[in-house]
Amino acid sequence: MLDAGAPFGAAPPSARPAIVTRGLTKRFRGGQVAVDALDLSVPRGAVYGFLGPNGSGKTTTIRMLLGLVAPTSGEHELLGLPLGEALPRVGALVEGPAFYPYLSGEANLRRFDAADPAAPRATVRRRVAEALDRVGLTAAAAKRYRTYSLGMRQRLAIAAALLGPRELLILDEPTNGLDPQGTREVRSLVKEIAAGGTTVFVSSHLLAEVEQMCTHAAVMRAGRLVAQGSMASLGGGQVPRVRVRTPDTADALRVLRSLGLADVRADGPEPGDGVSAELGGVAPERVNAALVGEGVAVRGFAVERPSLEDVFVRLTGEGFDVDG
Ligand SMILES: Nc1ncnc2c1ncn2[C@@H]1O[C@H](COP(=O)(O)OP(=O)(O)OP(=O)(O)O)[C@@H](O)[C@H]1O
Repeated sequence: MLDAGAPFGAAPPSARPAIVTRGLTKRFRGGQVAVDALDLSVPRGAVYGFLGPNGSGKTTTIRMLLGLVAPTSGEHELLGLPLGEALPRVGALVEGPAFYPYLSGEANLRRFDAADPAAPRATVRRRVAEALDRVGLTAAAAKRYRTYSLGMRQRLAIAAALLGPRELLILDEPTNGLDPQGTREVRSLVKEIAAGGTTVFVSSHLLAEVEQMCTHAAVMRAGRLVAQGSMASLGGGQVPRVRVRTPDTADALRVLRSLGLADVRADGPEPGDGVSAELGGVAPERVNAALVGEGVAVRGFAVERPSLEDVFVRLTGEGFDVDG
C-alpha cells in the first residue's frame, strides 16, 4: 500500500515498486473518462500484464505513465523517481517507431538514436550492436528493413526501446498485428528481457498471451481497475480438481479420502454421477492407480484446471480473445 505521508512512501527509490499510480484519471474533452482513479502497483522484476478489452483505457494509461499526456488528476511514479529522472531508464514501445524500409535494421536504429538528444553520441555503435544482439537481430543487422518479417520488425521496434540500459520496459500491445510466428518471437523476447532483470509492463487484450508471458496482471474494464496481483492470486480460490466418473461412488469417495485429498464429494445423487476432489499436491496418476487398485470401475478421469478466463470474464463482463 502507498504511504500516507510522502506521496509514494518513504522507502529508498530502489526499494519502491517499478510503477505506482494513485488515483490516476484521464477525462478527455467532451467528458469521457478514459481512465478512472487507477491505483496500480507493479513490483520490480515482474512481467506485468495490463489486460483489458479494446477501449478499456490501456493506451491512455501508458501515455500518462510516460508523460505523453497529462492526467486530469492523480499521480504516478516510475522506479521511485521523479518522471524526468526515471524516463532515461525506461524503454517504451507505444506507437511503433516509423522505420525506413530501404535502410538496414542497424541504420534505422542509428537514426532513431540520433533523434534522442539525451543519447550519448560516442557510444552509439556499441549501444546499437547491443540492442540488436538483445533482440536476436545481429545476423540481420545489415539487411534492409523491408525484407524483415513481421516478428523481426517488432523485435527491431523493441530494440529501439533498448538503446540504453533500461530498468523498466513499457510495451503497448507488442504482438498486435503479428502472425503466430512473430507473436511467439515477441513473447519469448519479453521473457528473456525480464530474465535479465528488467521489469516489463505489457498491455494486451489477449488473455492467453498474458497467461503465458506474465507473472502478474491487472484487469481493466471501462477505465477502471477491476483486479490486480500475481497470476496465482488472480486465479485464487480455484484449485485443480480431479473428477472421476464411476458407478462405485462410495468406494471412490473412500479411496480419495484415504489419499488425503480435500473437499471430496459426490457430484450428484445418482450412482454414476461420479465424484470429485481437490487434487492438492497428489499426482493424478497416483489417484487413478489407487482407484483401480481398489477395484473402482473408472469410466472417466479428468483433472480440471482453474480457468483464468472464467475469472476475467466475470470481472470484465466481456469475453476475451483467448486464441492469441
Ligand atoms: N484523444 C482522445 N480523445 C477522446 N477520447 C479518447 C482519446 N483517446 C482515447 N479516447 C477514448 O478513451 C477510451 C480508452 O481508450 P484507450 O485507447 O486508452 O483504450 P485501450 O484499452 O488502449 O484500447 P485499444 O486497445 O483499442 O487502444 C476509449 O473509449 C477511447 O475512445
